[in-house]
Amino acid sequence: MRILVDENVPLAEAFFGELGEVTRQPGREMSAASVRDHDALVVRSITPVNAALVAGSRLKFVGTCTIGTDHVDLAALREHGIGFANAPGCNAEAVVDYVLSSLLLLSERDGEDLFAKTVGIVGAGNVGGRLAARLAALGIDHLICDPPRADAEGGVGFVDLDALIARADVICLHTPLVAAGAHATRHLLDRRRIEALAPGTVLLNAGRGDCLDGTALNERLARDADLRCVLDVWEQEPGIDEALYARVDLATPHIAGHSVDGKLRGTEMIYQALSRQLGLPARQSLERLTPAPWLPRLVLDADTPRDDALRLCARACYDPRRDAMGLERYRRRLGMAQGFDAYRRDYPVRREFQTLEVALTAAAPELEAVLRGFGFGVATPD
Ligand SMILES: NC(=O)C1=CN([C@@H]2O[C@H](COP(=O)(O)OP(=O)(O)OC[C@H]3O[C@@H](n4cnc5c(N)ncnc54)[C@H](O)[C@@H]3O)[C@@H](O)[C@H]2O)C=CC1
Ligand SMILES: O=C(O)C(=O)[C@H](O)COP(=O)(O)O
Repeated sequence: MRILVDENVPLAEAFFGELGEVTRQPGREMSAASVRDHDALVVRSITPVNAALVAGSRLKFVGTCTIGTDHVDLAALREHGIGFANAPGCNAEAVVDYVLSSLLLLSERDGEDLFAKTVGIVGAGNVGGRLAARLAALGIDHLICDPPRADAEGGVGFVDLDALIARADVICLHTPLVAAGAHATRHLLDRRRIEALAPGTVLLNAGRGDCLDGTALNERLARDADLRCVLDVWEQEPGIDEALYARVDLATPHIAGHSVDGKLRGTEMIYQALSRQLGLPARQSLERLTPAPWLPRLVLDADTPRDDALRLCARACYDPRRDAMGLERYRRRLGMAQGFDAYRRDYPVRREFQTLEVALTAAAPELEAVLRGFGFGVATPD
């Protein structure tokens, strides 16, 4: 069988090579012509998979190595009898690392105590749910807005979006892009809600760019630079609004989930789904193929103050300023649209917090709990 795979899917040859002949192509260049003679297609979020792409092909399977599915027309796949799989949760840990690392940076820059903030989570699925769990472990107050879950689970423990906006110091958007229906999310943060944000609010979007009205946000920031904004996702990627880009505090090119670990989990999950569809055993596994982290262990004095300990470990493992600087470097060289994609293609090695084991020099239960809550492994002396 012939399998067409996006150029940014790591280890595709090792996994899918088991099942057939693998051909690579940049996701934005995939077309009806390039797809036609393949039996399976493996994409990332940048390839619109619709009737125009798949009609007339011999495709029997489409997999996306992503959590999000808004780029896939599921009805068109069903109509053409094409199996489908995404990779729920594959890179959720990486997104939470991104969020916590970014919030730590802003709190240091602005001389604030992250532990005294109330964090509002909008969309508490794989990503938002894990973020809530880490905040709970850290003892940081948080509010959850997730109307579909509130409907299904009876509403206790959930707040509505306007109440969350009124009460939270930090708002983290982790919603999927849903175009229509009772819980549509396109411009969920619309002009009215953006205007309602209290001065000083930290607004972070690592869900989908279209969940937030970028024009309204840009206008508010142009008028009063009184919000702190961390944007990983944007309207009209990769040709994003450069005025908004210049006004936000941390601007990254849709890489919140781009850990090696998250991408590899995505590859493995789609390989398993295709194997299942073919009725074949999944012989390859990440256990054998995951590379060792460059920084597996770090020794930390047990008397290190809490915030210094977190900053040292977070920076050693993953500092989102590297990605903001990377995007800016590529933008200057290639322009925004090309630079945005090129940085993602050339994305540096990044490992998740959970791959780092912090060895404390002596027993320090409070510090240990905080490090674990943040997501690191911890080893204490016997
Ligand atoms: N920036 C990045 O690199 C990444 C972005 N994503 C994006 O983040 C999204 C969320 O990822 P997961 O948590 O894994 O998805 P998920 O499907 O596990 O969770 C989404 C949650 O949002 C909730 N939701 C739906 N409509 C809502 C609304 N109107 N208001 C509030 N909550 C609503 C759902 O009930 C669900 O609990 C993905 O769909 C994807 O678009 C995911 C991974 C990486
Ligand atoms: O999983 C998702 O959903 C995401 O947004 C991905 O992490 C983004 O990765 P790409 O597919 O855009 O490389």
